[in-house]
Amino acid sequence: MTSCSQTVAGIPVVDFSNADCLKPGTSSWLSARKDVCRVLEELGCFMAILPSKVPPELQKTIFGAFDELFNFPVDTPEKPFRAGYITSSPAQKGIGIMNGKNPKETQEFTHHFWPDGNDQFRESTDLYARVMAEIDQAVTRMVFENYGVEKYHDDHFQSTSHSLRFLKYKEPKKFEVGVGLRSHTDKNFSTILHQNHVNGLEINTKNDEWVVFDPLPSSVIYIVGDGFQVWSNDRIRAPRHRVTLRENEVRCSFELLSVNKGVIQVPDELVDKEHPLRYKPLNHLEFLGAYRDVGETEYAAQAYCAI
Ligand SMILES: O=C(O)CCC(=O)C(=O)O
Ligand SMILES: [Fe+2]
Repeated sequence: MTSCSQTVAGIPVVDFSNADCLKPGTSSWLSARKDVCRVLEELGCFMAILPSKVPPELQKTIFGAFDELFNFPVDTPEKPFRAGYITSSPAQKGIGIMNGKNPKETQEFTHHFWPDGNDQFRESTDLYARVMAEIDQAVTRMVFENYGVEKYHDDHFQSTSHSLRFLKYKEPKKFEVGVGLRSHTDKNFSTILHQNHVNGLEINTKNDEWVVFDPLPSSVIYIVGDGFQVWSNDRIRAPRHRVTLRENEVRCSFELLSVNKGVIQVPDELVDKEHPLRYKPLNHLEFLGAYRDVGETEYAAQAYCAI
């Protein structure tokens, strides 16, 4: 069988070690689905363990390239940088690949920074993007199934685009606690994040407590964004989270962000007496555009499209 319902410091854990967990219809899938849906309704995030998909060598290659990656000038007149570039806080630098699942784009990205090539980085990035997108596909499918609307899932996933973002935080001054990123909810549909050995990501729980994401080996965290909350008509909520820098080391993370290229609409099946319709249809890209410069906001979708 599968998964467990363990928690690590208040963050629920779902174990996808068994490859069958990602095969719809198997008993492992059904059992993981139960856990995923329960923890998403409870907290809006969970730690996913993926030993065969996120081996330690992969993590080493990616984070090993961060220093070089962030030391190169990103954008020079001779070499303008075309890919996404978003930094949401003075303590953080971020570089992105718009369509992280497209090997051509990771190739161009790699070439921009390493004109002589860096196959290890490029291959690792491709692999991570594939693995994280696979998790995103499985998790969203599990949720759609759970609410009896799996018939919408193929269309949903086809209109989802995935971007990759590499983030590096400044080391805090000795003996000081630094703000890496202020409290916010993610505006995208979902975020899957992997970090180096330096903790700092904190999630706000229902009791208004901040719990630290302290990852088990080979794990990522899945975080529901405003887009997913809107789609679910508030059955699932985007958790507030922030980054606090307490360790005198450089924190690095990277994330796969999913965005709906079309209009997010609450399925009729998710509207009933107990759950009256809460949101107008949401053009996701327009919404993201409206909040581009206000990265650290909470529950932006409520302000933007609540009924
Ligand atoms: O670096 C992290 O752990 C969190 C990043 C984050 O919350 C974001 O980019 O929205
Ligand atoms: Fe975030």
